[in-house]
Amino acid sequence: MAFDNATVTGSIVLLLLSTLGYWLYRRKVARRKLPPGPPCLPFVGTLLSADLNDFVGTFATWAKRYGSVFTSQLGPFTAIVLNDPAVIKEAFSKEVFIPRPQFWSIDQRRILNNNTRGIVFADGETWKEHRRFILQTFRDFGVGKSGMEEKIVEETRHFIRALRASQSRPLDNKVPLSTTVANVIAKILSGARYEETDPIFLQYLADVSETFSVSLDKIILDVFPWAKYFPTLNGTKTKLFATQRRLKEFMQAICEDHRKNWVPGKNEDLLDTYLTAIQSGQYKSFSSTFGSTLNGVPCGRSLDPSIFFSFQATEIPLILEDLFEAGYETTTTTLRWGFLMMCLNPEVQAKVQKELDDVVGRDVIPKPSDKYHLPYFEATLQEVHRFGSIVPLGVDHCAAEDTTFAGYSIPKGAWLTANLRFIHHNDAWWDQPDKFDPSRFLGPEGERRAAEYLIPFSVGKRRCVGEALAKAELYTIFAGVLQNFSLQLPPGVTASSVSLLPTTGITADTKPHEICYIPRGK
Ligand code: HEM
Repeated sequence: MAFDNATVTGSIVLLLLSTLGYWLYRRKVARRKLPPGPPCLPFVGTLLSADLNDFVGTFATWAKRYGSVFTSQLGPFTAIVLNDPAVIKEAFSKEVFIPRPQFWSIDQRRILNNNTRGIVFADGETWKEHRRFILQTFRDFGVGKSGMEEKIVEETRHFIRALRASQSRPLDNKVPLSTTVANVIAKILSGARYEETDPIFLQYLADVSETFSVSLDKIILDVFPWAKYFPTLNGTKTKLFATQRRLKEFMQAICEDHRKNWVPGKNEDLLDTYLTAIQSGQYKSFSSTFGSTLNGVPCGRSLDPSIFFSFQATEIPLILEDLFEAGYETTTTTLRWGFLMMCLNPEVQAKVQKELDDVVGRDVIPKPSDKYHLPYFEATLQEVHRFGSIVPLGVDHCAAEDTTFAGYSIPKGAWLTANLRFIHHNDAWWDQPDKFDPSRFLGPEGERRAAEYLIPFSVGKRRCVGEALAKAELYTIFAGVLQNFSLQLPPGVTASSVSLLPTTGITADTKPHEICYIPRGK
């Protein structure tokens, strides 16, 4: 039987149309059960209605329109955005929402790093065991206790010296503050300390900042990975790979150096504790990576390999990289907001300084474990967290399987985004949210009040691993600077000319600015 061309073409068109119709119908039925959201177009989803340079602003607008949970379709990815602290607490306490989404740039990083995923983007047993190990090690080291705090005081003194050297002239604190915070985390992770002028260290810090930045090209590559074949994206890809490679080399060099020079029994930093765990022989997979001896000491292979199987030495460099990145950029950015807000709110600055003077004096830099009674100072730090909201959309989680939540169907693989900045700046939970006012965290007698809706470190099973360390750093560095200096905008710069719009990225920094650090008289 012969068919003419018109019949064949007509049949193909009909087949394609009915397939498309069926796909659209299935999609509509599926979307009916999803949380509401802006109109969703085939292929691009809701991307065309979003400001791709400002997802934080777009998600805030949509949260106002669609309520506590909405859906945003980012090309093939379904993002469920959570806009209420109670909803986030409920979602992030669920086992089914523990995993992280995997997308193109994260995949490239995994491939570059011997198929490992670090800690921030790890899942399953690997994530659980490393997270437990890191938290335990931080606790053993006394993070948030006095031993660790001494290291922070030492770095704060370096920072104060750098500020004094500016001789009250306008200074952008980005580099000296970054090196201060990075040196605290470096000490804890590997015992190292870097000079503020070390070019390799400065390049490393610049690379970390680069990984936290978001650009249209990066969004396109993550949402439509096939776009990597577009020559126009070659520049972005090359830069991304070069940055990732330098970060890897930096961490691998530290790990290798540590391994070579490690002496059994030394447990002074996180790498030491990992090496001790490997050398103990409890973990078969450790010894297979390092060979049967580690620095001349035989590694046992006798114990059950199914226990802690994921502690492969090859995981460690990327875990270090994650801790370094998550730990340094966030804390630096929070402090930058804090110092800028002191310039813009001199009455708050004066009150903090008076409290510090009255309770601590100026000769000792306070540490959290000193347990001074500093309610206004502590409320100011909380207000800095709220105002800065420096991880504006948290770190995405994703659904391990099809499930239901808040009365909606959530498909396997859907991302869950915590709209933290929206919550911290919403009048449903805060009186005059755009005003910087530490007293909102104080009761009528000036006593500290529970901050139920303040969740800068997120909540639940993946809550920030470095919260105790970050809080200790913020406390000591902020106090040390305000004890020693009055912070002012440079001459000629008015408060009204300072932009309070955050930068766009995974972390939300202040716009570039300078501050005069004027030594306080005795
Ligand atoms: C002011 C400082 C900081 C802020 C605001 C902050 C905030 C956050 C947030 C919002 C998350 C996402 C939690 C989630 O997935 O629900 C997170 C995760 C994480 N943070 Fe922090 N962080 C800070 C400092 C630190 C420090 C100092 C470290 C390292 C020592 C650190 C290490 C991590 C790690 C490893 C994760 C991933 C945890 C996991 O996936 O299980 N952070 N942080």
